[in-house]
Amino acid sequence: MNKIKIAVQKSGRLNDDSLRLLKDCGISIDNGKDQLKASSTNFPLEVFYLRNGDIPQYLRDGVVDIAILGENTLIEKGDELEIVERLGFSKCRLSLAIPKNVKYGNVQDFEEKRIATSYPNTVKKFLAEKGIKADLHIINGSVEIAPNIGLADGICDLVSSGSTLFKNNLKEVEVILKSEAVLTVSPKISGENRSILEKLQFRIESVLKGRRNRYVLLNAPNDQLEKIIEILPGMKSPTVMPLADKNWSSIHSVVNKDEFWDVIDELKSAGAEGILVCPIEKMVV
Ligand SMILES: Nc1ncnc2c1ncn2[C@@H]1O[C@H](COP(=O)(O)OP(=O)(O)OP(=O)(O)O)[C@@H](O)[C@H]1O
Ligand SMILES: O=P(O)(O)OC[C@H]1O[C@H](OP(=O)(O)OP(=O)(O)O)[C@H](O)[C@@H]1O
Ligand SMILES: [Mg+2]
Repeated sequence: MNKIKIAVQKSGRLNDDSLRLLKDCGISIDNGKDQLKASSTNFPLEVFYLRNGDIPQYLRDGVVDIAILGENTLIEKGDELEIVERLGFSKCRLSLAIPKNVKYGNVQDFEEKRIATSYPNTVKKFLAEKGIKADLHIINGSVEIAPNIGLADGICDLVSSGSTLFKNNLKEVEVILKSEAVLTVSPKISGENRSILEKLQFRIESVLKGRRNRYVLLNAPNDQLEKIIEILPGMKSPTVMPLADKNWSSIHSVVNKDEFWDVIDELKSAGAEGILVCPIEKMVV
């Protein structure tokens, strides 16, 4: 049987969440430790464990059909490759930073300066758009140390909590791009594998929608029902069921997790009681 080939980071920050996503999609992978290639036992898919930096070229060559990759790597090394899903994990930004004690006016301050980075193409493009000429030093890791050892005046690297910058006495001065894990596709994917990809995307979207929402159950006095239904629109409209006490009803609905606490406050002021909140495994709409 034909199988779609997916590239996943071999080890590092994307590995766990990528494999968890496949698992949540109901895809079991027969994973011998240290194997670089593994097959799913219940979905037409083969997993290739690769270094992130190599994946764009494998996609271009059609060695793999799809990949889970940080958007930052794609922009740096495979700008032309198509993104089919944004996956919502490994969120970070690519930023310029300088020593804390150096005054900063604006981006023109980087003119003629030395910048250490592992993202030369992205930085070059950014600087060219601003009309700035700088001297790039390409290093593959521990970029934040460069200003402290006199190798550069500033750096351009990934930031999420900001603690690596802080520990190295640096401050973030410009955000070049925001990134998250994405599902990307090879231009050489066959028609047959496109259909497998569509099936996979359907599963991924159901999982991601589930992750973004919570199932809410609550009790409310009947004279407050209308008000509460307005607060809780639900997927179509909320489910309302009578309780043994004829003056009360139980209401079930779905709430976006980012709006959740605001909604709960509104529900409480509208008279809701016994509010239960449950995770949603999958959501098909
Ligand atoms: N601090 C961070 N917070 C959130 N996401 C991050 C962070 N650092 C990196 N990432 C994301 O995870 C991806 C993988 O980073 P990681 O450091 O594991 O691998 P890498 O060194 O870029 O690649 P390789 O697999 O070639 O060694 C990055 O491309 C980025 O999208
Ligand atoms: O803002 P923070 O939360 O501190 O995260 C930023 C750091 O995380 C990444 O490095 P990583 O830990 O992946 O190490 P690496 O250099 O070995 O890739 C990135 O290159 C930064 O150094
Ligand atoms: Mg890293």
